[in-house]
Amino acid sequence: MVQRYVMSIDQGTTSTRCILFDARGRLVSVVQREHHQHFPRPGWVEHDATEIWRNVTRIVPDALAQAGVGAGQVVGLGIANQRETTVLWDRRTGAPVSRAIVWQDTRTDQMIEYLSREPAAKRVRELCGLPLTTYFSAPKIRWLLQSTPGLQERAERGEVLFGTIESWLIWNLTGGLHVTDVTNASRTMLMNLRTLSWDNELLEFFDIPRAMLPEIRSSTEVYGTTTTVVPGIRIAAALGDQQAALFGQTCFAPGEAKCTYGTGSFLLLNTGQNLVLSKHGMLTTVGFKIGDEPAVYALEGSIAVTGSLVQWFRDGLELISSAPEIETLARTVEDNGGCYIVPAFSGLFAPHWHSEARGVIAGLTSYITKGHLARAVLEATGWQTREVVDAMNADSGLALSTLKVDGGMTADNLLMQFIADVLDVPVVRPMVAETVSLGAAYAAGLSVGYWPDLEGLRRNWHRAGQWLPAMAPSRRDTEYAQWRQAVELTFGWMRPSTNTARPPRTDLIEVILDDHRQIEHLLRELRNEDADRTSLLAELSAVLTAHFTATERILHKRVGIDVTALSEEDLEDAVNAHIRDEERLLLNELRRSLSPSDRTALGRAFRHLSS
Ligand SMILES: Nc1ncnc2c1ncn2[C@@H]1O[C@H](COP(=O)(O)OP(=O)(O)O)[C@@H](O)[C@H]1O
Ligand SMILES: O=P(O)(O)OC[C@H](O)CO
Repeated sequence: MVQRYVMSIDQGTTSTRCILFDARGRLVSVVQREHHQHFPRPGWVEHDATEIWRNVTRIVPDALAQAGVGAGQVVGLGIANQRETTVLWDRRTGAPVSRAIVWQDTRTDQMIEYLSREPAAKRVRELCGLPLTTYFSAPKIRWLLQSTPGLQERAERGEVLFGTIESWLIWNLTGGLHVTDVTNASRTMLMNLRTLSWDNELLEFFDIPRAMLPEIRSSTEVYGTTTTVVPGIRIAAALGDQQAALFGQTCFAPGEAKCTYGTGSFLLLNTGQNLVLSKHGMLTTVGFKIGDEPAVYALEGSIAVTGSLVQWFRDGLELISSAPEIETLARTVEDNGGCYIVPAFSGLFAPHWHSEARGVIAGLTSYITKGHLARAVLEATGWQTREVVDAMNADSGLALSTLKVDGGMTADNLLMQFIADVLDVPVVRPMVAETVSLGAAYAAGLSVGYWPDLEGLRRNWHRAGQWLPAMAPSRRDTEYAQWRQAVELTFGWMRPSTNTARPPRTDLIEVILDDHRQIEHLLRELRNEDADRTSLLAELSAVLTAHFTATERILHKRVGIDVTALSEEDLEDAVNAHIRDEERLLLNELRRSLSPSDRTALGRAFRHLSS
């Protein structure tokens, strides 16, 4: 009898894997390729979507060749992908309009700051389950539409399309099918979690044209058939990679949870058909949706930096030459020597959601060696997990009893033991560590009837490793308190008032936004009863007069606020209305109408008058 297999593509942050699985969920072949990480400015992270596609065109035939399998033996393909990462491409040529903006990228932090002051901002979380931060796709789309002249209009005409990576790959594999699955759509900030469709209020809030969005489908269904690379394979499932890991760990029932330790780490708890809105900094997201069945929701604790801290230790500090060496180095010392590393490289994600936070190394003394630093690197992953589990327990009202883990970092025994110690629960790892790929394969196999039901898949789960808690409670409590103290130190690092190192900006939009933030800062200070009001009022008056003069002379727009004639309260109202109108209407108009060189020239002139 001809053997049949399921194929999965796991398009991750650092690499893309193609794996063939047999009916018992065993790996038959694995091919992997890394792609470049682009860091063009501090806080910016980009991928070349064309390079990712090219890698897919290579690994798919290679995985078949390695196993000696023909396309006809593949019952279906499941795709799992890094989530949120935003690709915009031309509908006609299929070419990306720019590099993809990666989920870790923080360039939209200022945009988030002003959007969060909009009255409608409080609706965002209610509608899509996500906090308003740089992490998700909508601000990234907004940024691309604003920063490229003419792109907004082209998007409105449906000439430019948006997709997360699975959408981009399906488009290319099928020669033009524009779809996404609910799990990926739930990470855009544009999907209504209850209706599972694009939400008008959210589209309006982010000013994103509906015409550029893909059709939302379930996670397991046949979307289409490949027409290129290896033609004739049914694309039968797509899930965000962390949801795929939830599926691969067979967390099918409410109350089951897993944490995947890769570049970042992501703890997901299945909450069934119950959509739980977190009060403690978790996200609400779609876990999976099998065909026509109702969606299964999940609570998620996303940690931005875990494995990537090990990479930084290796590539940035060059203290080790391979990731596994971190464990050897950490074992050269007994403990962390009082040193803590809080890796807020992309701000802090769950449960804090501080976009302006930046990393710290705390507790340094001359006693500290690179061994202690290595321990602090690994412990950072443990403590971040602890914070997320505490928040998850508080939201669900239940105490997690075991943690199922997977991902590259689970090869580290010292780390796994530390996680069991700080959580005070057993940590278990399954036989198949490639849980993301397995989950995508399970979903595809289920979709085409290769596997009959979820119970059959559960039987494939076998424990390969277990770590039991062994830390004394008093030590755990003391060290956790120190960790939390170190976390506090990261907050507020990038606020405009403390960021003196940055050169003055010249882009007109940024210059105006900087002025607005300074004005708001002064208004806030005035509310402080202990402040020196006389000098603050004088400063505010000078800043406002200069800003309004620049607005009238450079933008030829009458402001009509008499700074000297209004009471303090009326002045505050009038200034807030001015800021709101300008940011909502005028700045968008300027973004559309001005060329980059005009924006720089006018920005310089504006700054000259307003400072
Ligand atoms: N033995 C180890 N100890 C600690 N971290 C490790 C170890 N091996 C790999 N890593 C980290 O795990 C990450 C790779 O895991 P993987 O699951 O492949 O990530 P992703 O899917 O996000 O690309 C890297 O960031 C690497 O630094
Ligand atoms: O590609 P990974 O494994 O780093 O996962 C990235 C997440 O999907 C980001 O939300």
